[in-house]
Amino acid sequence: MSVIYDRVALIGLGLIAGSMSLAMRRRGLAGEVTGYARSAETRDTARRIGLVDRVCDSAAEAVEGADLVVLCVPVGAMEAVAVDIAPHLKTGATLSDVGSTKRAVIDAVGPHVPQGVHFIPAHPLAGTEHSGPESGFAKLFDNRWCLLVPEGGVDDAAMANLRLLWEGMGAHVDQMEPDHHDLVLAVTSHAPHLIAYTMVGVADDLRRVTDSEVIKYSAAGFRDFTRIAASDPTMWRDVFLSNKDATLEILGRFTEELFALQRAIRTGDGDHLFDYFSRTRAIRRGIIEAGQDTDAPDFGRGKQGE
Ligand SMILES: NC(=O)c1ccc[n+]([C@@H]2O[C@H](COP(=O)([O-])OP(=O)(O)OC[C@H]3O[C@@H](n4cnc5c(N)ncnc54)[C@H](O)[C@@H]3O)[C@@H](O)[C@H]2O)c1
Ligand SMILES: O=C(O)C(=O)C[C@]1(C(=O)O)C=C[C@@H](O)C=C1
Repeated sequence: MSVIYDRVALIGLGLIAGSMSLAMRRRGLAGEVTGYARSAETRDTARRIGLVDRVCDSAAEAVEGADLVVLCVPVGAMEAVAVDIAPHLKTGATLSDVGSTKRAVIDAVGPHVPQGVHFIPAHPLAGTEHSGPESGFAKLFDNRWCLLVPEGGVDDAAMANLRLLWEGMGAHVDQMEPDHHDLVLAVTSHAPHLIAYTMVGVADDLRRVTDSEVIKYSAAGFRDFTRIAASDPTMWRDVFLSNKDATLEILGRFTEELFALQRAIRTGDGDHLFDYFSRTRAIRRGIIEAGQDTDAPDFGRGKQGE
């Protein structure tokens, strides 16, 4: 593949930025990748492992002359970064992000985007429970979706280039409206994470009662919950605070269904349980038949392993 952007700047040097840099390098998609992270320790690590071509000591320096700037920081930090870099963005550049929620990012960043800069929020639906500059890997986005989520009309050429970049990094690309994105992700990602955090918290409380048996004999299903519940606290705090309405709506529905299942167990209503589990099993089988099973051998584990 050939170079799509002469210069790409990544702000925030963690799992997603690191994976983007490695994925761009794999196919030669960017002439030069610059990077900036707030902590000196992260910048030093990024320099030591050669995560990007040039690590800068300020966000302004990193974005100077960049054709594409991608904000790869927790959602709650997006606005401060946007304010910091706005005066330094090149006219004609594209500004994007990878935040897990989109309405909040658009509202926080949008007002600071200078005239002549194309703002195209994005969200790669790929990640792991790991974070930081050493957690990235080039294959993270292979065969995963990346959603482009612009608000209103956006320059066709800018959109086409960003699409090409994500495709070059291995992803399938689709477009979605911001509010719809947040509702869909509340169902498929945000509420499931909260449920995993809760389940592991409950087990931890029990551990004090059963003296570590819960962990020692944890079955595969529970281990999967612990993997999810090991995800970065800052990132997920920001996700829930920035997608309140949709997450609370889905959790409300979840609670209703949970109560119905609880009642079925208490009253011995086996038919209810059997029918419910048959329905959910059919969903899983439908996903596999549609070729969307994401349990590829190294999915979500990458070089970090489990
Ligand atoms: N981890 C996932 O599974 C995943 C998947 C898709 C999207 N995302 C989204 O991508 C973004 C980054 O997530 P990540 O997993 O790469 O996180 P990460 O914790 O691995 O990396 C975040 C980086 O941002 C830096 N940072 C934090 N605040 C900053 C600030 N104010 N200025 C400059 N740098 C700052 C941190 O030092 C770190 O280098 C988040 O918005 C997250 O919601 C995460
Ligand atoms: O596999 C994981 O560890 C993830 O949680 C990745 C996951 C997801 O829920 O699918 C998490 C948050 C993102 O915004 C996108 C992807």
